[in-house]
Amino acid sequence: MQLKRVAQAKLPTPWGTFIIIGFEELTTGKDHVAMVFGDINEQQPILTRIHSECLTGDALFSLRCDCGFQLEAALKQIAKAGKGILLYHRQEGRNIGLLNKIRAYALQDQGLDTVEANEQLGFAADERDFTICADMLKLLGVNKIQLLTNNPEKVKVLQQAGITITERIPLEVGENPNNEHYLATKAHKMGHILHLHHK
Ligand SMILES: Nc1nc2c(ncn2[C@@H]2O[C@H](COP(=O)(O)OP(=O)(O)OP(=O)(O)O)[C@@H](O)[C@H]2O)c(=O)[nH]1
Ligand SMILES: [Zn+2]
Repeated sequence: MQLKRVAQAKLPTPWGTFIIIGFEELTTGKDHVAMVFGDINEQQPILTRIHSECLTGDALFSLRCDCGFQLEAALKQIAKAGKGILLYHRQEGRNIGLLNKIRAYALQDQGLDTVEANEQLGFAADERDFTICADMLKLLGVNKIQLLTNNPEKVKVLQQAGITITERIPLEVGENPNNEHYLATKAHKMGHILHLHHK
């Protein structure tokens, strides 16, 4: 176990009142949160979204990616289902950090794709560690989920970490002319399952 559970409180949103639960990584002190809706301690699989931190998309309205749209759609879908979990996984920029993501964006402005930009900066295409997400689920007492994602890697790593995934549910929202190349690269180079309209 890489985390401890630290604090929780009510968190009203436009779509209903969630409970926000804060976790801390034992070795680094890095914090993560879960947004929990309804009764998750039932036997049925729980609708779950793993959302990777994206300051630009989540808070600053960036159209370079689909993150802000996915965040809102996932919270709405969970509230509508009456129960579910959104894990806000604080590994910004596929875990290269905000400043390196801005460096990667600058390289993409010069013509590199999102994978090539990471590599040029000395990183793997995706540096995230989803075992932290499995640990959050375990601390919430949840081991059977339906996962909202287009990324088969998330399904694989969570299953390896002991979480049962009964279903992968696509979350395809926010495609626009600014992110069409980014989404196409995710589909072609990173194995994401996407049905793109622009290309
Ligand atoms: N390094 C880097 N990170 C990016 C870039 N664009 C978005 N991100 C980060 O990518 C993460 C989101 O990952 P995505 O690949 O969009 O989606 P995913 O989480 O793997 O898959 P889904 O579950 O289908 O959304 C967030 O942490 C973003 O900050 C980029 O060009 N470079
Ligand atoms: Zn983003």
